[in-house]
Amino acid sequence: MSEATRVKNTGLRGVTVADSAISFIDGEKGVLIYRGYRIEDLADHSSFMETAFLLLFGTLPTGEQLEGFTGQVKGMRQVPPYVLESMRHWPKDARPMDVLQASVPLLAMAEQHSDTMDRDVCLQRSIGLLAQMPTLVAAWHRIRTGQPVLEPDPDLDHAANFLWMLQGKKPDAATAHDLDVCLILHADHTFNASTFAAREVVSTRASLYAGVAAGLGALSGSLHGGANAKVMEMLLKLENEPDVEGWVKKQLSEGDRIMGMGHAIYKTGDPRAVYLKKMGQRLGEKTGGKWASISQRIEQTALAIFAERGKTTILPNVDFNSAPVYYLMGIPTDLMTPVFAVSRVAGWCAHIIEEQFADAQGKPALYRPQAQYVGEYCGLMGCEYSPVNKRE
Ligand SMILES: CC(=O)SCCNC(=O)CCNC(=O)[C@H](O)C(C)(C)COP(=O)(O)OP(=O)(O)OC[C@H]1O[C@@H](n2cnc3c(N)ncnc32)[C@H](O)[C@@H]1OP(=O)(O)O
Ligand SMILES: O=C([O-])CC(=O)C(=O)O
Repeated sequence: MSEATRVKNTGLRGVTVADSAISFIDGEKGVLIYRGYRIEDLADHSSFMETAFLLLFGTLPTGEQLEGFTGQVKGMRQVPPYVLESMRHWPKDARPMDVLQASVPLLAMAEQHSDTMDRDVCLQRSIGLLAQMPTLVAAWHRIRTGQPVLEPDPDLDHAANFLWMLQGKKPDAATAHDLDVCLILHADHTFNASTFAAREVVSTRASLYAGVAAGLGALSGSLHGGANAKVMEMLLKLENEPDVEGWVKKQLSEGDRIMGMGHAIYKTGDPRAVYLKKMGQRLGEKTGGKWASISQRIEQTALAIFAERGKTTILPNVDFNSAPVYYLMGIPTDLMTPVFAVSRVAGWCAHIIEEQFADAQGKPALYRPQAQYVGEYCGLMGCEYSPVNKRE
């Protein structure tokens, strides 16, 4: 490999690995676009169902298409009974992201030829995953807390039905709408770590389910989607802490990171964080604005320290502001990353299909980067092997 193409320990930052027509980010201007449409316009005027259609099919739906798509999703919300039966035997303290990641291959088992390379079948299965992801998250929460698993309600839209299956009471229209907006904001984000993981896996012609399970694994990490739960843990830890500023200073002076701050691409602000900050402030007004106030103190202290260090690009990201929003909706902390997945599955499936079937720009190749070998080396004949009983 020539020096010109060698990128070492940089997490592939700045390396373009494929063409994609799904989303676009301007990290300097803080702009996020899905299939040509700005995220703010979609959040203000669209719905998660419409946005998912846009991501999967490439255009905004007509009224008839949207009705058909929404009906299809509603009709596919049930998961096979053996999935729920299996969950009942799992340790009740299992991490919900592990449960979710383990459940996706169980859904694959219900499908004949789960690794099909038929585009229409993959689209159909994407709609199924979109429909079933909320059911899996809600069912696990009900099972782990000893409550009956609830049937999906066909009269409820996607976000409202999720809250119903999770909490056992129908949400008010405003809460359901706010969650729907959150789902729009999280639905896609170019080649983030989980999407790249999903695409990398299906580049081997592995199944859509294998790609989504890989996406879930990558999303669970605290430097990626798992950060929202870490943010909420931080806020809860600081709930009764008079010296929030001191805590932030100590954290940073010890070399730790402030969860929910910084971004690999956005260098002047994450547009989703801006949108969610306002939502959190509005939702928190009824309860005295406690989380907004603690978040503000963390942010201001951290920004001042980052400025002293010359790191002015470390700003709040989507997870910093989604965490208190979800908390105020009654979503348990360890379900915040699964809720992210309920949305991001739309983007993962769109990317998986693009990876497997893109033909306009040419189908991407199997991903296969190189490593610089820095281990033991005794020449091409290899080191001399000594049997175990002769080793010191
Ligand atoms: C949905 C999402 O995935 S959004 C991201 C969610 N993740 C988080 O919120 C976790 C906290 N944030 C981070 O760890 C990082 O900002 C990342 C991984 C998200 C992005 O990082 P990048 O911009 O690619 O930069 P990188 O991780 O290389 O950090 C660059 C420098 O900034 C520092 N830095 C970055 N973020 C933070 C932070 N949140 N707190 C303290 N320092 C930070 C790093 O320590 C590093 O310092 P160094 O140069 O002295 O070693
Ligand atoms: O793009 C990234 O690196 C992480 C992110 O914000 C996302 O996946 O939403």
